[in-house]
Amino acid sequence: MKVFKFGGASVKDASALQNLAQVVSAQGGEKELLLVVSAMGKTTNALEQVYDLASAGHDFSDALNQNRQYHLAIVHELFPNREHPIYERLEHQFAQLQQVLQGFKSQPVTNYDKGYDQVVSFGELLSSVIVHYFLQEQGIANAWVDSRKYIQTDNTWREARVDWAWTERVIKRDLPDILAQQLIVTQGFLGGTNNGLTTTLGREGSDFSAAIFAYCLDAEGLYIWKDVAGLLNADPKRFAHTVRYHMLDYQETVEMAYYGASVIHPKTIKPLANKSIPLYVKSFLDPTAEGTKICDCRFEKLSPAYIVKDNQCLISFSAKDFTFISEKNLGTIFNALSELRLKINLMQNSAISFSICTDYNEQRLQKLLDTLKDQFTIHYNTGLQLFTIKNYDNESIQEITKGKEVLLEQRTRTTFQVVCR
Ligand SMILES: Nc1ncnc2c1ncn2[C@@H]1O[C@H](COP(=O)(O)OP(=O)(O)O)[C@@H](O)[C@H]1O
Ligand SMILES: N[C@@H](CC(=O)OP(=O)(O)O)C(=O)O
Repeated sequence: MKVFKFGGASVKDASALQNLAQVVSAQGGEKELLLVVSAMGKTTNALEQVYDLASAGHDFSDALNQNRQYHLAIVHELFPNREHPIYERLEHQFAQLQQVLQGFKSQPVTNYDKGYDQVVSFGELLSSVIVHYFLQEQGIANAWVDSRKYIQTDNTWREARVDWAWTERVIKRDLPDILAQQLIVTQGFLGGTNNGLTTTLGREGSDFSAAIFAYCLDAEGLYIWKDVAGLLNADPKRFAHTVRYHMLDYQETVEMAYYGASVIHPKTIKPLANKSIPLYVKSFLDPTAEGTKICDCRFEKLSPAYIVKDNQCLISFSAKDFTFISEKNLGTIFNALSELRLKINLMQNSAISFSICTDYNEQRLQKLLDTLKDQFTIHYNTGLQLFTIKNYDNESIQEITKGKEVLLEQRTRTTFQVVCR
């Protein structure tokens, strides 16, 4: 069996969905295929805004209505028959979402991240229902499966951790029988706790969901359909000249994803590599084109890969009494970072100071400062960029650093990283 993952761009409007149906019937057939879909277009961002309003006690009705209109407009184009059950199902989901949001009025949000998961998850629920009915309309029989019942997680809201043993057992128990009859449509990004609450796996986590299903079903391949020709050596939205990798090994890919190549979620690779399941990154705009195959393979020389992370923050800590940065100090800093779920993108140690580069998050940074200000003198800069060049050469370094102020630089034999303003 195969797993296909369609992200936000591949379900962003009615013609994208028509294209999806064509890709499915041309490539996959009607059985032994599981589709993982993300929220439509930028719905997750939009729902984040709705949630921010509702959780702060502000009026969210316009923002919610805009989102409803966006989905309805797509449905109107795809289902001219206004009696179609999709209309009732959609209204039902928006009524449920409204109820969750309304609930924050009587019971104000005490756990922001928990509330976030209960709201933002509606993006994938809506899109998967629309895809399910639309494929049916196109004569492609399929079952809608609630991934929250299959991907069981702990309650680390917004970044839930998967209970692999439970998840694999239940997926193996239920899904192969369905797949033998018809294809499955399910949601990316979502999980569920053992007491029935919705969790999410981290932003852009649908690739990871697809890898979880592929792993648990021992899939012959995971196909991720994107708006690019495959995995390229840089984001084509930022770099004018890019090259496509025909084939890459898991390690190279996981490193690119880890450094911030947003085309693949970093957690996607491990489950696939553990079972040697190939990952194909393919263009939904040109489905018969080759794309990139990621598998057990090895290459001596790859062209430099450029990865850019915006909105970075460089923080430096030094002990107040001028003592050296010791393992004990580092332990204190790491504990605080871990508590606040601030991830280190780059770090550097010197005699009396320790510097880290993280994604900027105003609230979390403020909490970090509050936690550590008594023990350390802390300085920070925001609005920075982190550039990573894998398989660098002198030319590629010059290209990246030209005309920029370099705040911190680091290199290994294969990877060059620089924080710039
Ligand atoms: N190395 C890369 N190769 C290809 N695309 C990349 C790369 N780095 C970043 N991207 C960006 O990733 C985008 C596709 O990923 P994403 O927007 O997350 O898709 P979706 O949400 O539809 O799954 C591309 O449009 C491209 O701008
Ligand atoms: N919709 C979620 C999950 C996701 O993975 O989306 P996409 O496949 O469009 O990156 C998000 O935007 O974070």
